[in-house]
Amino acid sequence: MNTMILGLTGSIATGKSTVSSFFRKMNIPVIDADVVARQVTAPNSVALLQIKNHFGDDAINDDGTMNRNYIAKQVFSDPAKLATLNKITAPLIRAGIIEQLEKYKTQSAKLVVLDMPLLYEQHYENIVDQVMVVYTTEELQLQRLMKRNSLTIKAAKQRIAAQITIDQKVQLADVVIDNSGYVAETKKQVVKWLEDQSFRNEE
Ligand SMILES: CC(C)(COP(=O)(O)OP(=O)(O)OC[C@H]1O[C@@H](n2cnc3c(N)ncnc32)[C@H](O)[C@@H]1O)[C@@H](O)C(=O)NCCC(=O)NCCS
Ligand SMILES: Nc1ncnc2c1ncn2[C@@H]1O[C@H](COP(=O)(O)OP(=O)(O)OP(=O)(O)O)[C@@H](O)[C@H]1O
Repeated sequence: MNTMILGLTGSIATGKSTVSSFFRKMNIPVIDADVVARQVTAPNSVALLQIKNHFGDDAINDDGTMNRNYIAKQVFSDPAKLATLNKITAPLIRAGIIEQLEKYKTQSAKLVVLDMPLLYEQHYENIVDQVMVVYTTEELQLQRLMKRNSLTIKAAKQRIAAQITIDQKVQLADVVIDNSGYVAETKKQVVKWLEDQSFRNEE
């Protein structure tokens, strides 16, 4: 049987992790691109060495891990620096994701979810069968991002600006999940989608 790959995206802090947790609880495998990105930039990795070469010694903490706050401040305030970081990380993230997808295909998994914030920005449309966009109003997105990451309004707006807007992603989506209300309402929409695909809720 062919494996269906569902691309799960949104813009930062619109609720991808909230939705991917529903899939996990239903025993549906989820590949988390943020986790792959962390593996790619692990201590002593080739990518982290390249990041250090471009961003300087401050890019690495004393324990050898990437200084995420430092890099975040650099790249989200300067599109040229963000492009440099993406040039280093994006091909490695892609290879890691494709490797995991192939594994699930070999196992004939019915459905695999790819939780990928940059699905449209990095052109994964052709890798997935359908794209689900998790939507909130831009106002809620800003509030939730500031609260979750303890960011100032300026820093939060900069991070949001580093991605295609949520309204544009909604236009491109195959299915839109509205996460502006209660989490339970969001879950109902995901369960409905699963039922429409004739995948069973095994919770
Ligand atoms: C910039 C970094 C150091 C910030 O680390 P931090 O711990 O503060 O954030 P975290 O990794 O948890 O990401 C939070 C969110 O930021 C957004 N984001 C991360 N990287 C990017 C990027 N290159 N472009 C646009 N948005 C991004 C995503 O929505 C992501 O879910 C880190 O995100 C990173 O190494 N990014 C490059 C790898 C990448 O592209 N990751 C995105 C998933 S493929
Ligand atoms: N329906 C909701 N009501 C209230 N808060 C919510 C709701 N959905 C998500 N949140 C909160 O909003 C924040 C962002 O949600 P989440 O982490 O799921 O977003 P994300 O799209 O995965 O973010 P990122 O792009 O950074 O990976 C979290 O703190 C989460 O707990």
